[in-house]
Amino acid sequence: MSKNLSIVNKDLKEERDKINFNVEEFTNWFYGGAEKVKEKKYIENYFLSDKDLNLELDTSYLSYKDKYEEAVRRSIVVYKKLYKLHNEMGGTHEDFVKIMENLRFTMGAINPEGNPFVLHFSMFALTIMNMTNDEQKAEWLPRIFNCNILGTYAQTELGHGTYIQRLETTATYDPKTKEFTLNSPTLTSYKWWPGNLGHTVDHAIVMAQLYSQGKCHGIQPFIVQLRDSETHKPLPGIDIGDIGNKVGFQTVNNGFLGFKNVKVPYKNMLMKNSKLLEDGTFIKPKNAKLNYGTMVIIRVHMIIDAACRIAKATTIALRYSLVRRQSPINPNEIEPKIIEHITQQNKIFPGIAKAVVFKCMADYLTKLHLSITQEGNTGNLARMPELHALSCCLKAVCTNEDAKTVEVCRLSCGGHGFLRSAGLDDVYRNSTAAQTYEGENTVMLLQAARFLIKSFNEARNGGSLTEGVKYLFDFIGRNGKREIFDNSINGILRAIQAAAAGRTYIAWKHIEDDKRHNSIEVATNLAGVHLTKAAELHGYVCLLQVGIEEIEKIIRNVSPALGLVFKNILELFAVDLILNKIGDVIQHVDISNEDIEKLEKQMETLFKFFRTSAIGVVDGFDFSDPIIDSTLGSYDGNVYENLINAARKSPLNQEDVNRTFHLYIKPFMKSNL
Ligand SMILES: CCCCCCCCCC/C=C\CCCCCCCCCC(=O)SCCNC(=O)CCNC(=O)[C@H](O)C(C)(C)COP(=O)(O)OP(=O)(O)OC[C@H]1O[C@@H](n2cnc3c(N)ncnc32)[C@H](O)[C@@H]1OP(=O)(O)O
Ligand SMILES: Cc1cc2nc3c(=O)[nH]c(=O)nc-3n(C[C@H](O)[C@H](O)[C@H](O)COP(=O)(O)OP(=O)(O)OC[C@H]3O[C@@H](n4cnc5c(N)ncnc54)[C@H](O)[C@@H]3O)c2cc1C
Repeated sequence: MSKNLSIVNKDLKEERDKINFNVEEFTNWFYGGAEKVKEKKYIENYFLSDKDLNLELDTSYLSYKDKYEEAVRRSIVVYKKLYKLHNEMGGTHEDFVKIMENLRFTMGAINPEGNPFVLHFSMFALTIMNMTNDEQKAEWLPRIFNCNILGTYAQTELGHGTYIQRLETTATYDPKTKEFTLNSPTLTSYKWWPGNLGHTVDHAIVMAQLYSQGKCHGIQPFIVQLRDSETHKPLPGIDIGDIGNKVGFQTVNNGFLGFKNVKVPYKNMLMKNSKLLEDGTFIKPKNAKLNYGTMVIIRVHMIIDAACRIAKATTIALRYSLVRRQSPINPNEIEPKIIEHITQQNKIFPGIAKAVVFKCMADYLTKLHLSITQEGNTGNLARMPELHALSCCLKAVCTNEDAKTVEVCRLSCGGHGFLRSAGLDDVYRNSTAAQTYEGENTVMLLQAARFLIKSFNEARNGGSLTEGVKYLFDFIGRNGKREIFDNSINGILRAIQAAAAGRTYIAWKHIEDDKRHNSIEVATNLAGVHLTKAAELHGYVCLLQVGIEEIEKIIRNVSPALGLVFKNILELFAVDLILNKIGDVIQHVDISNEDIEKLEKQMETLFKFFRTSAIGVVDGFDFSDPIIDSTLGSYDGNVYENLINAARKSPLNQEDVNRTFHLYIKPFMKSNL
């Protein structure tokens, strides 16, 4: 960690002196090994030390346009260096991905309101890598990799983002000219939201309804040039621009795009999955949802993003809570560090546990994604629905938890948490954006619920179930009897499983009852609230189950002292979860008031134990000061100095008297109204 060289606040130092495990060992786990930590630190420093970035400039005070221009400038400084470093490292694709992965956090510090090239280096590149045939790869990948072209992923339209089957942009094929003609037939068919589209990129993957031989063949991806490669002017027939101010993502340059008779050559339809012969004959893919593959990859990636946002927010909240003193607990004693207030521990400690468990889940899901993709490459698509359901479910549960946790961290910093310089607002904006992009969270939960209901039917009919939903058998096997609660980690898991299965049953029954007088679709809609609750509970089952499995493995491989910290973290996650879901649990589990009181007591004991480890764990997340970028969360804990220094940098403080005094205030005051 690049630590601040200033003197560490004595309260914070005292906390660090009490840490009884090896923080570096934790960091090595969090980043996947000592070598990876070294790489991360090197890459971080390699970029952040560049004076050309001018990181002294606080971009939050700039205008919308200036912010965008500065973000583009900084990004180009970074990307030039990225290619230099890539060459130095050996120039393989793996090296590139390694730098990109580490750059993710660094980029957040460089462009706190978003990266105007992020779509090029993620969805655009990934779609070309995964949805093209060999000739297309050969044509496009080098140009993308060398940034000779810059692209985005243009799917969402003004009228449709969720129900992508009904996108309205058309691509009509003419076998005579061997061209597609792209059109936006209505206002609602305008592309709307794609990141980097407004003024940055010159190409896009455009999702459009393919028409050939007089028939519509559903949405297909096309690579379309939007702007002239020399002048950057929109090409004829292209109506393009920025969608304007947003809640966050101010420098991502989300755009709109309309087509009027735009010609696209035959070779630009991405042909790995669906195929169109030159004569216009359409050949269906093995599974129509293969064209949704890039969304699945990004949803998988979003779990680690959620973990890291929580890690960052809890680092800020905890460090601040260890140096802030207020309100004596015992009137005769000095004001304690605010962390001594148990409600403060309740706000922050479970968040730290979530960051760790989400990281376990991200590792698990990344491996699962890789293995299911490899199966897919050999033509075996059997596990695609399972991956889709799981990635939708966890994308929703983790980003919802992320946004909630970051907001609680902000509240835990009191008034100072509301300052921009506290660093929590950009984290929150990114968390809340993630609840919507890559599939709105309710919709994601409903997708997961479809899988649950199918699995429930399968279980009732004695069929086979995938590993993650086998707990539905236990529910059916109990034949209406409630699960008996036992107060162990596995007991808590069984209770959450019983609640998830019970809620799935309620949703299933709701649909079955309604089906008598409604279509299955209407019945399913009427059961929607139960379905989303079932999917959410299923997401928590997955998190706890994977958390238990992964942490048991970790404990076997780390020092006993760190093992105890992981055990503590897992229990914190589990007990916090069951207490938060107690209403659902009571419905399906035989749990007494005494059991609940025991759990509440257990939480207090867990807090007591975690109190000494917490600072070690957040230090172990290893966010350097430029990355944490927070007056409240810097390593040295010199919060009050940081706050006053940041305030002095306000543009209003650069002069004693602002001109509005002479222009408006003074005349007003002297006017006697
Ligand atoms: C230069 C070199 C680069 C090197 C690369 C480095 C890599 C770095 C990686 C960087 C990683 C991260 C960076 C992060 C960047 C983030 C920036 C992102 C910005 C945001 C982008 C976006 O938002 S893009 C737009 C996203 N849009 C959505 O998500 C739309 C949501 N809607 C849908 O997904 C679908 O419409 C739907 C799933 C909700 C419904 O689809 P549809 O109507 O077609 O389905 P049905 O309801 O008819 O049927 C459902 C059945 O279909 C099955 N299904 C659906 N999807 C899938 C799937 N994907 N796979 C498998 N099966 C699927 C579903 O299971 C149902 O099945 P049944 O129940 O059996 O019917
Ligand atoms: C910051 C940001 C970046 C983005 N970047 C991109 C990008 O790069 N490229 C791109 O193509 N798109 C992008 N998007 C678009 C994004 O993917 C969509 O906004 C998202 O998928 C939600 O779709 P929608 O806007 O149509 O919401 P809607 O579907 O209109 O949602 C509105 C409400 O209706 C509800 N609803 C809709 N359908 C159902 C249903 N079937 N069942 C129950 N409730 C339903 C939702 O739950 C929600 O409450 C971005 C969006 C944001 C906010």
